[in-house]
Amino acid sequence: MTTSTPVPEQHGATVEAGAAPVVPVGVLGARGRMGTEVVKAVTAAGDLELVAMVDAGDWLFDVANAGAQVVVDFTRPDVVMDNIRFCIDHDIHCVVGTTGFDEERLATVAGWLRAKPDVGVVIAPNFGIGAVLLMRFAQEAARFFPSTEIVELHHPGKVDAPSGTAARTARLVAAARDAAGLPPSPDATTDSLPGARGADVDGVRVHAVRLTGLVAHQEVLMGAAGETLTLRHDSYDRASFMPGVLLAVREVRRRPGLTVGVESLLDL
Ligand SMILES: NC(=O)c1ccc[n+]([C@@H]2O[C@H](COP(=O)([O-])OP(=O)(O)OC[C@H]3O[C@@H](n4cnc5c(N)ncnc54)[C@H](O)[C@@H]3O)[C@@H](O)[C@H]2O)c1
Ligand SMILES: O=C(O)C1=N[C@H](C(=O)O)CCC1
Repeated sequence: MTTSTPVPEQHGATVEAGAAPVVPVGVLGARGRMGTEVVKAVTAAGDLELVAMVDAGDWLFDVANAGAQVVVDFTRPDVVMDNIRFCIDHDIHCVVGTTGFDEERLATVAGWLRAKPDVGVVIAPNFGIGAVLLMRFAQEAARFFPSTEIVELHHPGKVDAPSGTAARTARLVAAARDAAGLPPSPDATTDSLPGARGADVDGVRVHAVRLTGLVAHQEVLMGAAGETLTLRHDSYDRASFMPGVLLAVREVRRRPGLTVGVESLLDL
């Protein structure tokens, strides 16, 4: 274990005869809200071994020196690109939950990976299975409704708005609306305070709420004449993201190149 913070010793993990070797895993952002949960989940998984915990001010080389084969990144949008670059350069697979990825950033990561054809990177704005299903349901339903707006609601410690999940949901909905030939959602607003109508993500309005007591929540509201459809997902606990994170950690070595979202890992 290479870390600045003591954690339960993992090197003693034993492998039964014939069992697959344990996968050495490093966690970036290890002292954060998500990183703490990932450290717990990796530590509890018999087929994974936590070998490095790195947070702000620690030495990134620790993950390479510790022999991590897979790194999980839950840091910040302003540092995540440097972390991914480092991992790819050192032939370490990455599972990235940090948000802030637009098409340009994704293309940059895909470009780095072309030089390392054996390395896999999974980037997902949301590892919650319910949140991923909500995105899919919204995509399916979008073409039937003239109007769609999104409300995302999060804890007040969140630094980015709108959430990565809401931005991706909006882009998926917008693509589905375009494919169906729908015009823009009707909206007569000509007079408003700045921000009152939310952010415009590919023509879909996204409203961000920050409220003490919340964790991560999203509503997609769709309207047609005389009816509305509301899709809502709630993460009440960060444990909700762990099955998706562990699935990605186990799968990423078998999926070279860039995978965006966990949909394909879930056969969706
Ligand atoms: N994909 C998902 O399912 C999912 C779920 C929850 C949160 N998130 C995203 O994960 C990110 C982290 O969220 P959080 O709530 O854990 O934030 P947080 O602020 O609690 O944790 C971030 C941690 O990263 C550390 N950090 C900063 N710079 C670093 C660096 N250069 N190297 C290593 N560590 C560094 C910080 O010190 C902090 O401990 C955000 O972008 C958030 O939106 C994604
Ligand atoms: O707590 C956060 O921060 C979250 N970030 C992701 C996002 O921006 O979509 C996922 C949900 C929680």
